[in-house]
Amino acid sequence: MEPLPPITRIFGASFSPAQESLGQGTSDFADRWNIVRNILHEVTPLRSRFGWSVRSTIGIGLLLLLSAIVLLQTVARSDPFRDIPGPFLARWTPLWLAYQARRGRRYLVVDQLHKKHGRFVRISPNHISVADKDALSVVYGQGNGAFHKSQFYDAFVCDKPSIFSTRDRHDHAQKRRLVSQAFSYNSLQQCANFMHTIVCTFVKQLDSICDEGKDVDALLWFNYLAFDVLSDLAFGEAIDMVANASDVVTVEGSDGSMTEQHAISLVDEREHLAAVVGIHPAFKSLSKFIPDPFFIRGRKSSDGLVDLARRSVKKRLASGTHRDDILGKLIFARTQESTTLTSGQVDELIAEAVTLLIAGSDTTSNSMTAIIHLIMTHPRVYSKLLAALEDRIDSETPEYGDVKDIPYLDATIDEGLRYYATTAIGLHRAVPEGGAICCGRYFPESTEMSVPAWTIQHDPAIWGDPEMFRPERWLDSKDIRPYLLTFGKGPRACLGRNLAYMEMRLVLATVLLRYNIELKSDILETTEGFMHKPLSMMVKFSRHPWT
Ligand code: HEM
Repeated sequence: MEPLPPITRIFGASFSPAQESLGQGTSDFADRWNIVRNILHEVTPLRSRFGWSVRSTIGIGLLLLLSAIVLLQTVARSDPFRDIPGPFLARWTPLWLAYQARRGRRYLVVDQLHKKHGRFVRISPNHISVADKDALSVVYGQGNGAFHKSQFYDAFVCDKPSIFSTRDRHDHAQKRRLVSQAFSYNSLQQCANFMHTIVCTFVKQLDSICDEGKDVDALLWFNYLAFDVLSDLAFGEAIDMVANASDVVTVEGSDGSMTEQHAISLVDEREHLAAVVGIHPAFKSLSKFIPDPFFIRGRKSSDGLVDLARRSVKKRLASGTHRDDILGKLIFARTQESTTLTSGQVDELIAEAVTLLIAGSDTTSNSMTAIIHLIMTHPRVYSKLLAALEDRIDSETPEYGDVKDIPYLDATIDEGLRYYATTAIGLHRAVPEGGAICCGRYFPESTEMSVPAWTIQHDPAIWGDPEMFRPERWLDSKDIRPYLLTFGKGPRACLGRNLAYMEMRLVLATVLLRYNIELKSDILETTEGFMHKPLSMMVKFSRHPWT
């Protein structure tokens, strides 16, 4: 074998004429192979001798460590929130908060952090949680300098932003003007009649369950009911879950294919996914590469919900009928300028329909389930409420007019919403241009901030005895109402609040008057997606002897 040329020559050759000759297409394979061989030949003995490489490795390692320390110190010194306490990881990465959200325990962990550290807690590098009632008017206030929804809400966007997910103030004001007509007094009166019809079907179904003497998951039945009410209001057709005793719905894919899906899990999984990936803008795209079933299911559910809404929207458009519900109002507003809708406008309608399904269905059923659980585990409240209902209602299936003005019923609902906290996490907002002062401290523009709803609703400084389930507090004082955060606050507060109260009053009064409810467990297991939700509530319903 020919002696190998010294390595310097090989390098020399590769950067000078020899490189040119290689670059010019000297395709001689043997030449190239020689070069590689020479490199290997020279480098291997150097590596094995270690002399220089150990010293350099240690040197480079120390240099890198030193640079990292200096970099971290510089970053830390310029960090505007360096003095705000919080978990170590949360200071450096949004993954900590995403992990807590993924576990469904974010509201509890944040509450414990506030108990330990006080008013301000850093829960992500750019997110400060403020547990102080005085922060509410700043973070969720109106007018000039109002905070806007943060990028967290981009995770809730389905193709097009909806009234709930849009972050643009102007776009939101326009959408809100339009959608709020569907929640006007007149619209809700129409809805009350329809709600009564669904509740009558609901009662028929529960009567049969009583006759069979079976235990049932009451959460599931409240879910069916809330979906039926909502789908009628939003789409103009009930999905008929109560009548079918099932949440299976037929959905249409973007390719026109029809599949059957469980609507309740679509909402649950989609909402939980958004609450996790919303924590950082990169998470939504990155989650596509994570083979965790949570993300895979969440994405599928998201598509499933869009498909469900698409089917209803297309059906309505094809029918050409006008009905005075939310969808009707949204279609009417768009057909003012042209009779045919563009595909972009149809996508907008679908996005609104998905939002309404998510915002209005399981929020109400989760709340009703938790309130019933609280009532049944507090015999004093139960007896007092039953007496108040019997005093005012003499029908087996009351109408809305019978239940709309029973102070102890309303007080029990409010106390249930406070104690259980359907909205338990702090709703994300972003500090506007120019920064803002909150509770005596300056926060620069774009800082994400939130006021943790659970913590405020369990703050002894506001409620005195927050761990007591005591509806009377709502009759004794009006000053506490601003601290009930269940429906949000300010310009982005819940649009369906009156509808939700209507449904809760009617359903709770009907169920409590008609049935004896035997809870199968005194403990209500819950989890958290975007909202706080019970996992199930097994009960035995039996007819009251006097009905
Ligand atoms: C007990 C039941 C309900 C609870 C606890 C609840 C809670 C909330 C909360 C906390 C927000 C504000 C979210 C945020 O700022 O991020 C909200 C917004 C909204 N809710 Fe509800 N909601 C309930 C029922 C309903 C119902 C029945 C509807 C009717 C379809 C509805 C429609 C909406 C809409 C459209 C928004 C967006 C408002 C906007 O951004 O302008 N909600 N809800």
